Amino acid sequence: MKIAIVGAGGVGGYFGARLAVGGADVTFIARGAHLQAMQEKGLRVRSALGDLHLQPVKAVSDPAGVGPVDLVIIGVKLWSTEEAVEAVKPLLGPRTGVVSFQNGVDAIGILTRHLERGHVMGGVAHIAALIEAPGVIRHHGTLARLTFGELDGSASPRAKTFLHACERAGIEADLSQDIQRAIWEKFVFLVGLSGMTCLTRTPIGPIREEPFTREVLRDVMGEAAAVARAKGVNLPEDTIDRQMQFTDSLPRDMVSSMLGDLRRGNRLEVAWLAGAVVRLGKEAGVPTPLNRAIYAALKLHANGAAHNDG
Ligand SMILES: NC(=O)C1=CN([C@@H]2O[C@H](COP(=O)(O)OP(=O)(O)OC[C@H]3O[C@@H](n4cnc5c(N)ncnc54)[C@H](OP(=O)(O)O)[C@@H]3O)[C@@H](O)[C@H]2O)C=CC1
Ligand SMILES: CC(C)(CO)C(=O)C(=O)O
Repeated sequence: MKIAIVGAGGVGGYFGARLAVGGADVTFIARGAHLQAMQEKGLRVRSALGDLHLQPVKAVSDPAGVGPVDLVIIGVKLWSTEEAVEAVKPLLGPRTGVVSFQNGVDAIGILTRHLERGHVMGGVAHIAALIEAPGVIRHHGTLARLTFGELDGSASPRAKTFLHACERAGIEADLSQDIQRAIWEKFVFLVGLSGMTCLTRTPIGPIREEPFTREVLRDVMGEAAAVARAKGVNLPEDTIDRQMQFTDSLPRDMVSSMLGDLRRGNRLEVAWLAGAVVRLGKEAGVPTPLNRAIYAALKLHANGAAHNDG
């Protein structure tokens, strides 16, 4: 399977490297020092699931020379999505799938505004990974799962081919018949995890153990679920219980990637997490006071340490 990955960071770099080792023909569309390091020294993944060193790597800045592929994976941060879509266009053939594994619930809307709907698929990544140094991806913990699917729920040939590519690469993967629901379920969970870990600057352990912060965590997730239902997403009744159970299964010292970004003074995706709950809640007439407060507390840091006065 011919796969192009736009954005070779934590998500794109980790899963792309595994897919390439598993036999897929993977090209990374990357830039800057990370691209240069991949071209010169290959791509390294450091992971409890097995280190790997992909050398040589197909990595380019300009997608024009790559030609049509079977699948494009979008692995950029959400503020780069529109720019990434431009990089996708030269990679499209008539049946190419384009799947975003970004967080939040906005990616499919952005992709369908810029590309023909038939190209667009949906995806969710469960992993904690980042670029540790140019050319090096660090995977924290052992969670590394992809869920993806067609917007109409069909088991299309391209979706099945990607599932097989994941299986050959040893990647835990699910082909979902209701990818919107899977995207919103992760959103509900992550709005809670990212909001509460960033607000308290604390890993999940103490937040879930202290009854008061646990209750607030649950309510933060509850606002996101209420917005989902108001928008017609078919979330099961027990969504919050299941997301709390999942939260209880995480390592005690687990933080959200957004807290990692906050600590490092990086830009934050908060506009697409708590901010999206507020924005979509307003549209649907659902009150979201907790996410409003979280968004207010983090918005001043959203452009990174270099851009705030604090
Ligand atoms: N990291 C994780 O563990 C998880 C992340 N996610 C989601 O996945 C998405 C990606 O996150 P993550 O992997 O952490 O991001 P990273 O910042 O690690 O990687 C993104 C990479 O894409 C590059 N990039 C941005 N725009 C372009 C472009 N137009 N062309 C080529 N390269 C580009 C960036 O370069 P530059 O630095 O120069 O901008 C960077 O190297 C986010 O939405 C995130 O929420 C989901 C689950 C887990
Ligand atoms: C919680 C986690 C690590 C799960 O994939 C995540 O997506 C994030 O923190 O951004």
